[in-house]
Amino acid sequence: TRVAVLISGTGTNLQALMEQAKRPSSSAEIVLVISNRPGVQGLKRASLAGIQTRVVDHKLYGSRAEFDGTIDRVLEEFGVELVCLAGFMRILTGTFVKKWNGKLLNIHPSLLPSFKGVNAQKQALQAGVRVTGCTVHFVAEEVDAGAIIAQEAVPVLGSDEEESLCDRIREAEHRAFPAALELVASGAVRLGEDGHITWKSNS
Ligand SMILES: Nc1nc2ccc(CNc3ccc(C(=O)NCCCC(=O)O)cc3)cc2c(=O)[nH]1
Repeated sequence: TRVAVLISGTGTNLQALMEQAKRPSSSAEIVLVISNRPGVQGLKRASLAGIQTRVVDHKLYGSRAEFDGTIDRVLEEFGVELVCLAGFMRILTGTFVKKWNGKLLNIHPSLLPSFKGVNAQKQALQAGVRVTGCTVHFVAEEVDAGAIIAQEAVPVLGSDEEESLCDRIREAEHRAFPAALELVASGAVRLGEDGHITWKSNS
């Protein structure tokens, strides 16, 4: 399955996805990395891995629709079948999400539906939870509300500050995202017509 990864920055999740996709057993082939910001480290990581990169700078577009339309055109140009959002920080329009429904995966640093939105790790610390984690979900128009594909729990330690918790959650992300991508790329899991996750039954 031809996969594109959308990034906005360092792309640590991109690194984990690229390493997983390189394995012979992988159903996913990462064919493209798109960043909405120029010069970010994730672009260097992709180039080092021999993966094509494009920059679609949102500041150069008059509207979200035009920005998303350009992203869509590049994805089509590369024959992309699945898209992973790895630290991609632009909200996508409903038109784009509808067209790519069931083909868009995102990773969020909490156990959704808890702690939606930005700084989810800080929200968990402030709420005093003893267990948090990360969630890989299909992207729906409503932010952080799509059908859940995979989750991994992460303990919150008494000594945790935002940075130590972020680091521990990031370790879990680097396991959960590649695992979820393999499930979808292999066809084991897909988004059903009813908007819920459907697991392929071999029985
Ligand atoms: N429609 C849809 N699109 C998304 C785009 C990115 C992400 C990644 N997680 C994100 C979740 C939240 C944000 C956010 O609120 N950023 C500040 C506003 C930036 C802007 O003005 O664009 C960004 C990415 C998730 C979604 C999603 O669940 N649904």
